Amino acid sequence: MRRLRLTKTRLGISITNVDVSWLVRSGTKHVQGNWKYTLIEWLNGMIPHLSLPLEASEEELKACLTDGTVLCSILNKLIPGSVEMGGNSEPGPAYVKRFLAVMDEMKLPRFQLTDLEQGNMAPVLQCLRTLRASFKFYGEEESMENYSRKRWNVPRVDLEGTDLSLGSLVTSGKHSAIDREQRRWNSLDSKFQYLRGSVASDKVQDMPHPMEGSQPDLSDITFLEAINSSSLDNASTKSLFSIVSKILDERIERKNGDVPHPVACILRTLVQLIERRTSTQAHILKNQNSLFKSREEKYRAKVRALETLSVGTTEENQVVSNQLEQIKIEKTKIEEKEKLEEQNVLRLKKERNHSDVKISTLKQELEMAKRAHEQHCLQLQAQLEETKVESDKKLKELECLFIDSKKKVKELESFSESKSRKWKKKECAYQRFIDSQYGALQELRVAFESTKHEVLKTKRSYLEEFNYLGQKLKGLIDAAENYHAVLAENRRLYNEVQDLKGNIRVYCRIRPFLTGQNKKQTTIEYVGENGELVVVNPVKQGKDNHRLFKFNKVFGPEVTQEEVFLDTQPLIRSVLDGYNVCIFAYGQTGSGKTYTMSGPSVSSREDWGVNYRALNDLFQISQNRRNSILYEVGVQMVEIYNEQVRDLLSSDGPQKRYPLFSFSWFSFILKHITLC
Ligand SMILES: Nc1ncnc2c1ncn2[C@@H]1O[C@H](COP(=O)(O)OP(=O)(O)OP(=O)(O)O)[C@@H](O)[C@H]1O
Repeated sequence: MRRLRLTKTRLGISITNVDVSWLVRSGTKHVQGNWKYTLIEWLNGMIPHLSLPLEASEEELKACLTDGTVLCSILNKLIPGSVEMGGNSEPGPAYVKRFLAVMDEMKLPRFQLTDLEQGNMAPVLQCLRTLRASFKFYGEEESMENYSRKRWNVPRVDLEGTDLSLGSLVTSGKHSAIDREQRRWNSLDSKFQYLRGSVASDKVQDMPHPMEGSQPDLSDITFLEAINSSSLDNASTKSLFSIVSKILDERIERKNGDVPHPVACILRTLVQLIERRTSTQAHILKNQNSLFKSREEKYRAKVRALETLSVGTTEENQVVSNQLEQIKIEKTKIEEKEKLEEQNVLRLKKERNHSDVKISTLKQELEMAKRAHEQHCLQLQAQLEETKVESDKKLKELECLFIDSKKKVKELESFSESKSRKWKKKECAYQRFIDSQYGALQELRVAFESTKHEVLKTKRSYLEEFNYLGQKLKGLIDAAENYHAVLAENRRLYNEVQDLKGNIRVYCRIRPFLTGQNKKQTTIEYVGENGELVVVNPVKQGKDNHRLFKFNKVFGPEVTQEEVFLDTQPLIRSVLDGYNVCIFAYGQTGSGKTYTMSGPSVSSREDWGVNYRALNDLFQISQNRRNSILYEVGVQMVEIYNEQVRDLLSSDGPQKRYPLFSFSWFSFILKHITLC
């Protein structure tokens, strides 16, 4: 593996083989502490539009380097034309592979493609630091192109007598072939510089340097220390010569011809080293000389070809100038367009501000809507929870109902099975019953037929009887018409009989002795069949001892209530034919008036007096005649006592009284009774 060393000595800067990691470890504190910062700064310097932040992370570096564009651009910056970019090829792993190929070509440490793809940035950054260190020799701030251009104008030491400057070609820069050729030359020159610095380290050390030779870099004091170290390997050949000459001068000044053994050993070592270097350098120079000569021939041939190509550039320059004018015109147009675009940009900025305001308001509205939506969601969630709880309850209830219904279904199934068995039994019984009924029905049909014949026969007989009865009814209707006439005649005759009997009838009822009364003290001496009554008054003498009374009829003490009523019944019935009838009882206190008219007890039908029996008889007759005559019955019961008439049915009771003389018929009765 090729390693580079950049050693800064008092003699100047030279390139030797050294481990780069050593360079990092032994560098200045600034480089050691900020190597990443320095590397990013270098990358930004190499590619201005990169603008990587100094604190960029490895991820950002990976993102920056992963498509290989930056890597190839850096290489092209350091060694123009070393990597092809653009054309049909697109950025990506192909670019990285090209970069790695150039690194391999320059024999610089490289990384693997997978390191960059997997983000293992340590080897990638190490490679870039090596690349940077390799070209740091020419100055960090200068691009390789600029450096190359300067170098072309200065005759190089290692290409003595060969002026490879293409400054005139580079400055013209109007021909694409010339540009390509220049880039190729620059690339070759960069590669040459690289080879010069890396391959021929010993050779370069021996090359004359502007600052070399002024002062020996090793003193007498450090000399012996350097003998035992490897410092001599790094010392220049001229320094070694200086040391040798100094040792010899000292020996001469001391006039001591003897050379100590150690000094002799040193001298021998120094001389052997110098001889080895010289022979090696001579061999390398010889090879390089032949290589450079061959390359010089190639370059000269190319220069000649380019010179022939540059002859025809005058006419082409004219064309190019015309094109340049057109380009200027187009440039002015483009500038005008840029102004318009700037105006458009301002307008768009205003619109953007306006839209920003709108967006902010919309954001606020969106936030409010979001809050409302969240509240609504919370409410819905709460409702959902409630509904869920209710549904769980209902589900449990339904489960209970389902279990109950299952039980009921089982019970119903068993019940239905038992019922079906019963129904089957009943069906069999009914079937038997139906069969028996069918037999009975057949018998009934036969009986029906016979009955039908009998009914028809009876119907015919009924018709005959009906006709017969119709004839009879017609006769009865005729008789009924005669009946009303007969009835009217009967009434007339009946009332005439009553009149003949007398409109005013006076009956006498003898009260039996009450319990405790002496029956021997009776005053009744004789009761005749035609109403005669003889009363004895023992107090009076003579003619007044016996007194005869004449009544329509005299009822004895043994006469029942019904017998008394039967004599009054015809008079009472004549009321229904429109006659006025009055029945009243007259007598002293305790003679039996109430007993006769009302009876001792209403509960016993036999004890009913004239009043109850008369009313009962009238209602029965009116009921019998309800189809032909409608009767209205009114009842009035009065009591005359001490010449005062009292209404016995009035709710006011004894308080309601009627004036006695308003009843003319009553005064007549009283007179008549008085006469009797
Ligand atoms: N025919 C009779 N048979 C049996 N007992 C009778 C008969 N007539 C009346 N009495 C009895 O005689 C008593 C007096 O009769 P009742 O009260 O009817 O007399 P009265 O004329 O209404 O008396 P007053 O004028 O004071 O009301 C009663 O105890 C009654 O039962």
